[in-house]
Amino acid sequence: MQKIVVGLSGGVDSSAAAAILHHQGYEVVGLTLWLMRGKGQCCSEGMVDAAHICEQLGIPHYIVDSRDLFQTHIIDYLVEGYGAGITPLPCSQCNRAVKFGPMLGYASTELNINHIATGHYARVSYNSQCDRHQLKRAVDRTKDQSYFLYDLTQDLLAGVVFPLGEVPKSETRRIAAQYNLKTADKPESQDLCLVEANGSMRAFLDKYITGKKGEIVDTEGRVLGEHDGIHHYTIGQRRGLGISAAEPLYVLSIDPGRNRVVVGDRDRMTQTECTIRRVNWVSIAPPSEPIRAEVQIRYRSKPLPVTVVPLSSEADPQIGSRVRLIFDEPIFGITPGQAAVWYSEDLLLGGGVIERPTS
Ligand SMILES: Nc1ncnc2c1ncn2[C@@H]1O[C@H](COP(=O)(O)OP(=O)(O)OP(=O)(O)O)[C@@H](O)[C@H]1O
Repeated sequence: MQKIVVGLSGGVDSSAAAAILHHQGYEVVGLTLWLMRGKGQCCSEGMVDAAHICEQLGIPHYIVDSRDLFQTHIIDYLVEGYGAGITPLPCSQCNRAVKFGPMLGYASTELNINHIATGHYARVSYNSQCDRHQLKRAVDRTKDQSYFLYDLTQDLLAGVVFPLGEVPKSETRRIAAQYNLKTADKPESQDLCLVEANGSMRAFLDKYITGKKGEIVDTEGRVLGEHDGIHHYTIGQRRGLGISAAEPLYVLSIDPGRNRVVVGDRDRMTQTECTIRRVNWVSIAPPSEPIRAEVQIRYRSKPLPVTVVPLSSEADPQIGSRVRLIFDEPIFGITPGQAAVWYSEDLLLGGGVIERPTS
């Protein structure tokens, strides 16, 4: 019987994934990562629910203390990024550095098991023609989470199974109910885990960053108002600027050196190109020539036509491989630190981190 470790968060998706594999005849082992320090209410609730599911299925359950990894790769990363005036996306980083890598490592070294599964909505398969493990969008497009998985390497994808890739969400709930799982009616998480745990991103960041008051200026440098810490602002933000103006104003850039937030009208928020660092090519080998694709600059944004132009790589792993994205139409709200992920139809070709414009 094939053995597999299932990452259990205590939510309905991973519970259903474990139940599906268990009933398909896999020898399933549940694994829950303990991620957050502090009161940890959501983690402890999740751990108890995960333990409950394993008891129901009659499978072993391990809890691994991953709080140090989460602190280094997610909390420190976010605090550093917001402090430097960018808006990092923690989820793709968490998947690679905190979840998939360490879970596969634990499964193979501690349990002698070479495959893990999660409740992500995405599809993975090996294509022998190009000798690559390819990622595809989930069949249920409304739930597709492939965007958050763009940073998984070929080595990681080789050991991963997504049992919900072909399953519509409504069916997941039905399966969970059919197997009488405790989590069948558990509400969906609505936001980033850190936001859920702290009430808001602002409340989370305020625990780590002491805000320093500074100026809000227009593009000519005229002072329009005052801010209480640059980490409270995101490029493209419109609300909460506390400035009255004839036209709606947006955050155009954040200047950590001068502790300033620069605002302007919507027209200045559109760009025809941007550069991407730390590129990970997933379903195709890194191309040497420009390719056509469709790009998403946010999780829920519409895929838009783009030309992806390979640039030279840097030895610094924080920069790594780079590309330039040239959009067919100007795009609104490109946010440095967030992920850009490009696809060809359902196939996730690659992705990376949006750089701050140099000019
Ligand atoms: N703390 C954790 N320990 C182990 N695996 C986890 C943990 N958190 C998330 N995962 C895995 O990653 C998948 C996606 O996590 P995400 O936080 O996006 O939750 P989700 O899509 O709401 O899924 P779920 O309903 O299972 O919580 C989960 O289905 C689970 O397999």
